[in-house]
Amino acid sequence: MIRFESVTKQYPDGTTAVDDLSFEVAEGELVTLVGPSGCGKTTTMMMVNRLIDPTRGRIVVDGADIAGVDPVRLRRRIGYVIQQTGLFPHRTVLDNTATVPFLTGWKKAEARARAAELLDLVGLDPDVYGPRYPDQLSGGQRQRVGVARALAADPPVLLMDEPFGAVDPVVRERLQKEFLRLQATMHKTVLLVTHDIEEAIRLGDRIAVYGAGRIEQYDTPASVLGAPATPYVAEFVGTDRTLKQLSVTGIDRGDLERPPFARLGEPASEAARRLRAEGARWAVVLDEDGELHGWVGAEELAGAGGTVAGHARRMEAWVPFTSTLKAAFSEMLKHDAGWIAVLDGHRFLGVLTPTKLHEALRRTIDSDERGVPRDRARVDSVPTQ
Ligand SMILES: Nc1ncnc2c1ncn2[C@@H]1O[C@H](COP(=O)(O)OP(=O)(O)OP(=O)(O)O)[C@@H](O)[C@H]1O
Repeated sequence: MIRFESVTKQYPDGTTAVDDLSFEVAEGELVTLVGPSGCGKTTTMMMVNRLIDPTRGRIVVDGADIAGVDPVRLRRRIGYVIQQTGLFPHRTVLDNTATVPFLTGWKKAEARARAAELLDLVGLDPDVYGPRYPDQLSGGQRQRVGVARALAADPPVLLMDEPFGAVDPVVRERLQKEFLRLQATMHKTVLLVTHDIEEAIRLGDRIAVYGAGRIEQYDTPASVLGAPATPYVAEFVGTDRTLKQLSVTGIDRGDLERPPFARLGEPASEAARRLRAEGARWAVVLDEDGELHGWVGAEELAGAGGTVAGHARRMEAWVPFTSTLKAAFSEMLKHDAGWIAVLDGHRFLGVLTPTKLHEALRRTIDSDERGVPRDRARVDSVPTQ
């Protein structure tokens, strides 16, 4: 969707901001550009909508070399969100959001109706916030209006320059989450500039790590964290990258344990006998379709009548199989649980224990230190006590 081919930008004073840059962003992909101040991220981004033209090389958007595309027409297909949001102070929030539809000749009422829809989409009630002026909003709300405005013409491409930079960390995280939720339905092709490696990891399908004027590594978050291409990248992503890695490492089926289980409709006495024979203190309770219902303690079943259903407790601590290890770990902490269930849809796959989480974490450290691919690294079981 966006392709840089050996692009160099030299400013008139001789500064080379970007040096022989080549990379490609696929349609629907969210790519984060991350690096220290002055390394050329903003210059890269502004060349995509021709606010800046390259000195050498070419940039292809949607199959066309943009050097031959009229900048105004190009920008209609490319939404642009900047840190200071660039809202017009004397226009209401609703009219700010409707700016592009106004400019492209929509009828006023239609443009405003579209703007109201978009405000709603980014979590601002149009009846409450639409009539306000930008200085009557909080920083986070202004940032949301900036995103809504960039989406107004439904552009296939979005450029975002530190879009969540001007707000405190708590609001920032909320905006990031909201944006990811939106992106999961919109599938825009997004280039997002940040100097925060955490943000780059959290948001990016792929990350371009910049050194001065060049990309040092262009890869998925898991690869950038797990196998930094150069010492510079390793230092930039930080020494605590093993912990960050938890947030990009998925659950491995091999890490799941299958604890003893009982069926909801099974007589309690039968289940008690089976658990005793297996020496189990508790069991996962599944319904007739293999879906997770909850759990039951062996002691509660001992000498009890009726079916397992009468004694089972609901299980709150569970995560979908598609979760990251970090999500699994935080669910475990939240419920103060010794293990959590892992589900595929409603189907019960197994449980993840702290020991197995620890093993998964050790594996990532192991593969980092020895340069062994993570899926082939093995560690012995680690006792919990
Ligand atoms: N108009 C200009 N004239 C001369 N040099 C410029 C101009 N704009 C940017 N530069 C220089 O080009 C280099 C790259 O700047 P750019 O704004 O692309 O970096 P950045 O990575 O986005 O930085 P930041 O994170 O601080 O925004 C810097 O050395 C900067 O000083």
